[in-house]
Amino acid sequence: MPQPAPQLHPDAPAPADGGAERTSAAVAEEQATLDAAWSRRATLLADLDATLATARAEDATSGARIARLRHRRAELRQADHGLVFGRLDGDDGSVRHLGRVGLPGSTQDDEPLVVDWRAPVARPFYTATPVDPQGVLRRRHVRTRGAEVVGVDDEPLDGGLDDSGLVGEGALLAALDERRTGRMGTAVATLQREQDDVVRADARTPLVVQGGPGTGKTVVALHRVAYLLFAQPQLAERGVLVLGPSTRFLDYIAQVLPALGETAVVSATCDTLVPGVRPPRDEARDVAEIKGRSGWLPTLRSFVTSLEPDDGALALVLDGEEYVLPAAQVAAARRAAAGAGSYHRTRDRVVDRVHDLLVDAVADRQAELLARAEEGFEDVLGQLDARLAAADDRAVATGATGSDVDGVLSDADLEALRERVAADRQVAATLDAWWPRRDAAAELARLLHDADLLAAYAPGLTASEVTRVVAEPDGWAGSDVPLLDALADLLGDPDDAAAPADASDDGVFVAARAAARRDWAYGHVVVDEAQELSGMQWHMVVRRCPTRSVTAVGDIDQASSAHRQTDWGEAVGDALGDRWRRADLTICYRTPREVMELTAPVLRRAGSRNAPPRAVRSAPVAPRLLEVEHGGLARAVAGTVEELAERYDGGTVGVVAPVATLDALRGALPGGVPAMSATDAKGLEWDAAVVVDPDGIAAEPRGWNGLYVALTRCTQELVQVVPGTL
Ligand SMILES: Nc1ncnc2c1ncn2[C@@H]1O[C@H](COP(=O)(O)OP(=O)(O)OP(=O)(O)O)[C@@H](O)[C@H]1O
Repeated sequence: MPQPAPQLHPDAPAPADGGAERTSAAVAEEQATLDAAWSRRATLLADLDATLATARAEDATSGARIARLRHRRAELRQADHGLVFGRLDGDDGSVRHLGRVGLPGSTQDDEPLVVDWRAPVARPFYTATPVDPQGVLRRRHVRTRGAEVVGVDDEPLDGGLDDSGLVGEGALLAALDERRTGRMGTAVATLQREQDDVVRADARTPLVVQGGPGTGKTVVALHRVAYLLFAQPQLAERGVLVLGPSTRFLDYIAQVLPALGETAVVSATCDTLVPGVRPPRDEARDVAEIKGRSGWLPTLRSFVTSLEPDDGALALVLDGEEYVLPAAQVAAARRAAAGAGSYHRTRDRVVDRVHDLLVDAVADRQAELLARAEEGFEDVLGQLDARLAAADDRAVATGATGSDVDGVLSDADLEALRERVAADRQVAATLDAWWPRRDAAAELARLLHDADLLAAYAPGLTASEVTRVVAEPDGWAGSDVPLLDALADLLGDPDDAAAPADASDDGVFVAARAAARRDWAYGHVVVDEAQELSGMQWHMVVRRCPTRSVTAVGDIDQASSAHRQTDWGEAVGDALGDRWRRADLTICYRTPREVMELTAPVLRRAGSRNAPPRAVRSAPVAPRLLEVEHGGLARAVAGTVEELAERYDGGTVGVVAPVATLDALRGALPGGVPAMSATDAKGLEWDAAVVVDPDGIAAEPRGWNGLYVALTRCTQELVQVVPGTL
């Protein structure tokens, strides 16, 4: 038996046992707390404004302090919805109020007026159950509208059975029944236990969260970002990257993190992750699959190695004299630079060493001339004098003339000579020709359009795969971006003077600075719809977070991209090895039970061994199948959409259809109602969804997975429109 979760709402009919009085007393009590919280927030904001008006960033410490104050101000400003949303009454007599941000008491000795939802003491709000009450006698959800308390839901936790598996069931179901706005909202007040476990999981090990449609993966991923930034404030210095499947999806979730007060976050898709590159063209699915394979990493590595010069002696000219550095010396210089990392960093180290070798060669030659002079070749001494006089004032200026020159270079002479060698244009030109700087885009284009190069460096590709790759037109497609990223990483920055990605400045602008750099190392990376990533995209993710602090959420059964991975081990193994943990979300909060029941056979046809998640809600209207005449599809869909838009006035309706029908449908639909492919619908939801031509969707590549996505987008009502059956 689930514990009763009384809906103590002021508008509800009064229970006969005086419950109404208790309700209004509880509402009044919470209103007093909410009033105090609003007033405290106003005071804190005024104090922060005053402090920030006079604060100056004189050094890194004061800059970091200002960044913290600004962050706190942003967090407080955003907190007007849900300033207080919960209360825990402990068995020790304690009472704690929870809110979106923490509000301290008026003096240091006071208990906090409101505890931040991310603080450890707030955790029982999400995890305590009647079976495991964790010292909590009662959990109360406080429903607010702005500064007004509109209701409370109480859950006694003092013993008893619990079989619903839900925390704060009344508040949760009320939240889930709300009309959808087209933008995702926060769920701080109603996070469920299995979700909270993920939100607060240790971030040192990569975490892969598998969950069916509507299990709150996106909710969890975003709340995890907010939690980690709270629990590890230093993360804000490096920022957090949130990767989503499409810009439409990023738009859908855009409000959540700012509403949670978080600003140090960059959101992107895999296609937009390399600054300055926006893939302008679509590509064939089979080519995308080929180019997504992890096997490109060794290919690119050996290709980059092939760009280095051949072994051999190196001839350089300085001041008109040729010096030949022996092959053994050059090889030793290259061996010494072997651990430098990228192509350009190795090049720069070798070039430095070659400069040293040239200085040695010049010095040796002078010593040799001297030796010969001492044997009586005065004319040679004259030549030596002439060379010294010709050198500029940074050169070997010993001040010696004629017979008093001793020919041995002092340390200062050597240093000056070294500077001159490093600045010498002819030497630089020879070294540039010997070991050129390379542009990643040009090199990748060259490799991908040359069958011989591919045959040499990509042994994993068959001849016909090579032909497919080479036949692609110019310009980047989505699957080229991770190749470009990998190649740019192997080559390194061609400008050795480029500043390393630095996080020391004012944290407020960290997001802008991070987004502008390909080589930025984030503090944490969250990947949503992670099942879509190819092997090469996974490598691109890991490159963004060398500490491997990664949270990936996805549903392997919703995968529609070209890659062939069907389980998480296969998907992440190449990039993460076996150093990752898996968590599962098992309850569907979005899609009604009656709709989820339709998905089991679809999931089987998709080849999945998983069961659909358990739905917690039932549909207000049973799912419908509408059979329409061939040729009348667009009209029928438009009519259905109009009917649904009226029924869900103030909410949202969306259409999912086979790609081939989209243009015709878009022309027929009322403005503002989106029509999209199953791939584009991923992650989105509407109150009512119209799924057009389900068989047509199933016939698309990975179409059963696509149909699974399409069927699970609605929160209330599903209509399937089936053409050509009449
Ligand atoms: N604890 C919660 N409290 C309130 N609403 C929730 C909760 N968990 C999930 N939801 C709601 O359920 C819906 C589905 O959540 P979400 O989009 O995060 O699921 P998902 O697993 O990412 O789905 P999909 O696989 O389809 O992308 C959203 O409307 C979300 O706000």
